[in-house]
Amino acid sequence: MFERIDYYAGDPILGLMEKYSADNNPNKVNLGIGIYYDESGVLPVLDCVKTAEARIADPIAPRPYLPMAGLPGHRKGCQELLFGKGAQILQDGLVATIATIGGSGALKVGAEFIHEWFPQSKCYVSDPTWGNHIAIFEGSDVEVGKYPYYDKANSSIKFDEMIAFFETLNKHDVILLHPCCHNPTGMDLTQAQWDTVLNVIKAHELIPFMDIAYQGFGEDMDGDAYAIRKAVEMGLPLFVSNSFSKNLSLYGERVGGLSVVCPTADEAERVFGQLNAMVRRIYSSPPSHGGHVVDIVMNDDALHEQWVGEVYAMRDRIKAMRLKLKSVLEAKIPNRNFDYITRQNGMFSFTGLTPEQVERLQSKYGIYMVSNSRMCVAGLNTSNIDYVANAMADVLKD
Ligand SMILES: Cc1[nH+]cc(COP(=O)(O)O)c(/C=N/[C@@H](CC(=O)O)C(=O)O)c1O
Repeated sequence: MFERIDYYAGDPILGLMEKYSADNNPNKVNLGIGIYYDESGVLPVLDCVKTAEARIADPIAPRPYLPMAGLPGHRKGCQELLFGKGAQILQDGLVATIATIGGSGALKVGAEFIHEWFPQSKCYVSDPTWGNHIAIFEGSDVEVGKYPYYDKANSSIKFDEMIAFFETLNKHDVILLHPCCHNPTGMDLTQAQWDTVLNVIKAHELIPFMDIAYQGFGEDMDGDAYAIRKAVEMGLPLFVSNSFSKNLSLYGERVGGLSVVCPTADEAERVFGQLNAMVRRIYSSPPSHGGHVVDIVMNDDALHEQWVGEVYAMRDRIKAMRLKLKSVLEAKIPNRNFDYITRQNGMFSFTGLTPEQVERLQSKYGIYMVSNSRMCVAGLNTSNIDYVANAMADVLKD
């Protein structure tokens, strides 16, 4: 009966985790999945989360279903993080926000919404992008195309080509954008470039869908939301999916949000209702535990301030690793330019290694990067960075 079902080839990112775990190499280094590891190579529990967990645990309360849209405090936390505390659009009730099962859940509900209410719209993703962007939208029967983004030869952004491409799109076509910390390239637009992109989106009545999964890891909480807030300032309709997996280090708790900025409060009410209906028919309601942690951390001023400091400490450690890796590689291969490593933002660096070189890093050194040459810089620390740099220098000589 199920013999015609295709075998699953596995996920290029999550599948690496399994291979890494099974590798007995004592020197193995995980630079694959986008997870922040601290200087000791450990996935941290943030102090602000420990405090929030203590409040939840004492006393342990019953665990009823959450509302389909999640806890109001979780939703409020998403809105204030993305749009700024006291933002006029929040006071005017123009934003429909639901808590979701991570950023992935936000993208899924958003894709379903586009499929149902904008059936003619295609979704365009950057070339390259996070692979699951394509899978999620295609899985919701939204046709996906790619827009020019990364120039591998020059480790730069194909900005003019990207703009020219946007100008060929149809009204209400969706453009999936990374407001900061582009995955997998780490190459971000400048504020002036964002202004140009948003003006083209406005002129052609396109729908911007901004997926922000690393807020705080680029510049800072507000700077990383520049594109989001500029779109709001320009009066654009806007979808925003956000994830707390990385900046709250709550990967397995599956906490995120989907926000839709609407022209009127009535439209926001309509959208909010349909998002609820969509949640009900996909997964009914979001996770309780993570939702309570988000609610507490985002709405307690002292904890929120502590959280921001903890995120910036993670950000700064990653930046330090970028500087160190660049200097070590420059010393080993003086005739090669490694400026890209410190020009890139957030967790990832697109190293430009060939698939064969990536494979040799893995087989010979037990160093795991995604096959497209993406390196999660957060997997580096002072104990393994020389080993990684030596190994990269070795395979780059091939
Ligand atoms: C851009 C982006 N958006 C959404 C997500 C999903 O986040 P979540 O809240 O966990 O559902 C991830 C996860 N990226 C890392 C992990 C993964 O592939 O699932 C990664 O790129 O390694 C992203 O990199």
